[in-house]
Amino acid sequence: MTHTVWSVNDWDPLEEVVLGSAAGLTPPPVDVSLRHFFEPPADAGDERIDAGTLQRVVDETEEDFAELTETLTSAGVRVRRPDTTTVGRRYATPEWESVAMHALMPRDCLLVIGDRVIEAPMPMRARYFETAPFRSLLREYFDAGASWFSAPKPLLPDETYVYEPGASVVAEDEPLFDAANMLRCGTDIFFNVSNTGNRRGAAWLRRQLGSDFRVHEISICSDHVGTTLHILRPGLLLANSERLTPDRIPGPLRSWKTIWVDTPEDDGYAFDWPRASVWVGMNILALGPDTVVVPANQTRVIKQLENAGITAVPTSFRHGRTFGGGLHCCSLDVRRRGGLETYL
Ligand SMILES: NC(=[NH2+])NCCC[C@H](N)C(=O)O
Repeated sequence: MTHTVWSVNDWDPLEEVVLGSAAGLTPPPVDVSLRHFFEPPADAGDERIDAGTLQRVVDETEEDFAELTETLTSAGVRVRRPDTTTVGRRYATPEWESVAMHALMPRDCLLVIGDRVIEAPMPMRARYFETAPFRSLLREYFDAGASWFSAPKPLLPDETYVYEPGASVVAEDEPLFDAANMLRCGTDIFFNVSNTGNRRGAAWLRRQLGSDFRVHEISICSDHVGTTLHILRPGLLLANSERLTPDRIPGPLRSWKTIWVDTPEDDGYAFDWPRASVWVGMNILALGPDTVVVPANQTRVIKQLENAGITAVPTSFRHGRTFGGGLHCCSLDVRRRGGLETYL
């Protein structure tokens, strides 16, 4: 059996997915890069999370992933997992030191566009080696024909983390982005310029992808797009009703029907401060154009989807606010059926 990489949007029928793992989850030092992204309370120092709490979050998240794996497998989707041995290890560059915080979110560190899988130049220092747990999968996909490459490794000096009035951004000195900054729509890719992605990162991606793709710069939220906007299928969007208004939807998508998500249920958080907002509740994974997997307790989101004719498959997902990501962040669709098309 060959395993190839192919995915150009978030809605074509899903065949293979990589799920993250909570094993080894390690709260990293509260350095300038972490402050910039997570915005902890100003007086927050390095956290001392008691071992019992940390273990409970890890165990319950792995239980949730086991349930999700069951759900996906019974829908005919092949589920792959990382090797987490490097998580929690300390490392240093010539400029700074950090620790590998987790292997939870392949969506953030790996960008799949067609048969390419691109290692993202992530701005947070505790994420510098986040693709390591996925290396054996990458090697396998490469051997099966995928095009595997990495953006230039950034240096991430302190000057990277700049603030502009109204929005924190990252400096333009080197290409930077998390893969989850991208909203993929066939030949059109929307790149969220924010505190997890800069214009030079968009330019790098545009040049790498060449003339088959258009990379549009947008700025719709402070970091990744998946708690703000999803394309459910051509013509249908799922949008955050607190962050967006119709005129803030990216221009080319503005005429599409939009499900305006009501404020999701709050799952709370187990660590000292949350690493994500309640909007991880709208961070969904599509099995196809009519079916999405949704956190089980998000009953209003589920109802809103079903009212629009979308089947919502519920699955437990308890700790998104604790570790900072939802179902979409924790999964990476490496293969979907369907070709490269232009929808806009
Ligand atoms: N790909 C991700 N890790 N996304 C999670 C982003 C969470 C977002 N900052 C929020 O609080 O709403």
